This record gives sequence, structure tokens and C-alpha cells, in this order.
Amino acid sequence: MTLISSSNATHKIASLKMCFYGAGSMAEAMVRGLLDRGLTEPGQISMMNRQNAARMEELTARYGVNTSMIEADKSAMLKEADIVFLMMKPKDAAEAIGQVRELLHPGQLIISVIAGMTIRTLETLLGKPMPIVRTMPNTSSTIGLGATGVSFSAAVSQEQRLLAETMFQAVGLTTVVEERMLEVVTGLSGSGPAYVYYLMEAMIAAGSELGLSEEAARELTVQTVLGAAHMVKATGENPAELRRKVTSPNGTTQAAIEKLDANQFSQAVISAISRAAERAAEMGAEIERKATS
Ligand SMILES: NC(=O)C1=CN([C@@H]2O[C@H](COP(=O)(O)OP(=O)(O)OC[C@H]3O[C@@H](n4cnc5c(N)ncnc54)[C@H](OP(=O)(O)O)[C@@H]3O)[C@@H](O)[C@H]2O)C=CC1
Ligand SMILES: O=C(O)[C@@H]1CCC=N1
Repeated sequence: MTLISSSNATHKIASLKMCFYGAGSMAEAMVRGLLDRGLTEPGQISMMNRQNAARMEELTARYGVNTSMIEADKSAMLKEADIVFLMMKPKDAAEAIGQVRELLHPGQLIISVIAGMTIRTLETLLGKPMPIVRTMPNTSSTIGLGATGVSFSAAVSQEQRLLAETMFQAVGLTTVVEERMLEVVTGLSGSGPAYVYYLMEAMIAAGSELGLSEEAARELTVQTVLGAAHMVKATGENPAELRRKVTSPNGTTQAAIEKLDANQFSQAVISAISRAAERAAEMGAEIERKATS
């Protein structure tokens, strides 16, 4: 086995052909992140979807990558890839993988982002031993600020681990977790950007309803969320401590937090994340059922 250092991993990645099987939001986020960070070149990337030809044209125009639809080009892109990213929705995964399993071979590294689908189910669907990296990224990978949980199958070599970790680190933060914890990662950071956007939608709506222009409400909201996240990171202080510093006794923040507490804000967030994790497991069980039926 050849072991490489993490700086060599970056060079090695540039030499690898990557095929993104599924070309939606998450595939685009990864591709853009990898290209913008100079980890690879458009010529090394191919993207494939099922039926949406306009989407393929759009991706070629935007990034210069090779694109095709699965029926038009079943063999070349998938067969020639060193790394195959599985980027379709969980409901489509069993059928999509079943369609191409004979084209895949153990010399390739499989990287899945599919919520809920376990390594064991993927091994069943592939029908042969292959190295599998199961991940849960998020769409902030687009701008290099992603947060990704990663687990490895037993067949993944040290070098392949390093390659996968280096790729996801290039587009944000990467945490290696036990596979069963990936459902929690899904609930927390995979779906997480949507909770923050939802909060921002409500803040903007409140500002507008109370008389600010839409533009002012938006700008103030964006800067507030950006500043708060940076404060937690830059100071290393707990969010609870930083919150205390904003909250003057009997002041405006206290009045607002009392309203949030009355509406069970914390419990709502905790139960939302817990439900998302549970839903990931349900979706995984559904794919497993399809894989074994
Ligand atoms: N979006 C997110 O924030 C995150 C998503 N994920 C995971 O990423 C995966 C993709 O999600 P997302 O990008 O949002 O989904 P999208 O719906 O945006 O994209 C799915 C893609 O898969 C393609 N596809 C579906 N079936 C097939 C098939 N049989 N053969 C080839 N291509 C196929 C679709 O092609 P067509 O349009 O032609 O049908 C489309 O390009 C999911 O499994 C999700 O759990 C993980 C983390 C975050
Ligand atoms: O909503 C979903 O199912 C996917 C998984 C994590 C984020 N989006």
C-alpha cells in the first residue's frame, strides 16, 4: 500500500477523474467548491443525471465540466472515473445504483452523500466489495464553508481516507464519526442551513412588517447572522455566554427571549433536529427494503 502525505493528497486529487452520478443541488455545491478551491480542473469532472437535459447544458456552460444523461452515456464516464460520487435522492438510489452496478469496479472509490443510506445497504446494492465513503455534507460546501460528517467502510484504504477527507476539507470542515452518528449529523448540519435560512426569513419578515424596507431588513439580518457565527468562532466563547452579553437585565433582548421561551424555541429546535435524524433513518430503512426485496 502506498501512503501519501496530506499535501501530496491535494496533488493526487488533481490527477483523479471524478464522476458525479446525480447532478442536483448537492452535486453542484461540491463541484463548485472543488473547482473554486483549485483542487481539480473541469476536464476531470463528469456529471450525469437522468432526464433533465437543460440542467446538463447549464452545468457545462457554468463550470466547463463534462455532462451526460445516464441513458446516453452509461459506460464511459462511470467506468473511467477513479471516484464515483452518488448524488441522487434517497428514493431514487436503489434503482439508480442497480442500473450501473455492472459498470463499477473495486478499483474505484465510492463516495455517497445520500441521506440515511447505510454502507451495508450500499454494499448490497453494489453486489461486490468496493471501498465506500459515506458522508453527510451540506450546501455551504459551495462557498468553502461546508460541514461534513464522514464514515468509511472497512475496504477504504488509509490513502483513500486521506483523499476523501482532503476533498471535503477543501470545501469546509470535516468530522469523522461512527457511521450510526451520521443520522444525527444529517439532522444537525446536513439540514441545518435550512433552519438558519428559516430563522432569517422570519427576521426579515418581522423587520419589514415593522416598517423597515425589505432591503434594509435583509441586509441587517444577513450581517447579524454572519456576525453572530463569526463571534462564536473568533472568541471561542459559548453561544450561551455570548447571548448573556447581549441581554441586559430587563432590556429588549430579555423581553424577546421571554417570548421565544414562551413559544418553546429550544424545545422546537431540539425536536426538529431529532425528527430529521429519525427521518434519515426511515429513509435509509426504505432503501434497504428496496435493496433486499
Ligand atoms: N440538498 C442538500 O442540502 C443535501 C443533500 N444531500 C443528499 O444529496 C442527495 C442529492 O440531493 P439534492 O442534490 O438536493 O437532489 P436534487 O433533486 O437536486 O438532485 C438529484 C439528482 O439526481 C439525479 N437522478 C435521480 N435519479 C437518477 C437516476 N436514476 N440516474 C441518474 N441520475 C438520477 C437527478 O436527475 P434528473 O433531474 O434528471 O432526474 C438530479 O440530477 C440526496 O441523497 C440528499 O440526501 C446531502 C446533504 C445536503
Ligand atoms: O432534506 C434532505 O433530505 C437532504 C438531506 C440533508 C439536507 N437535505
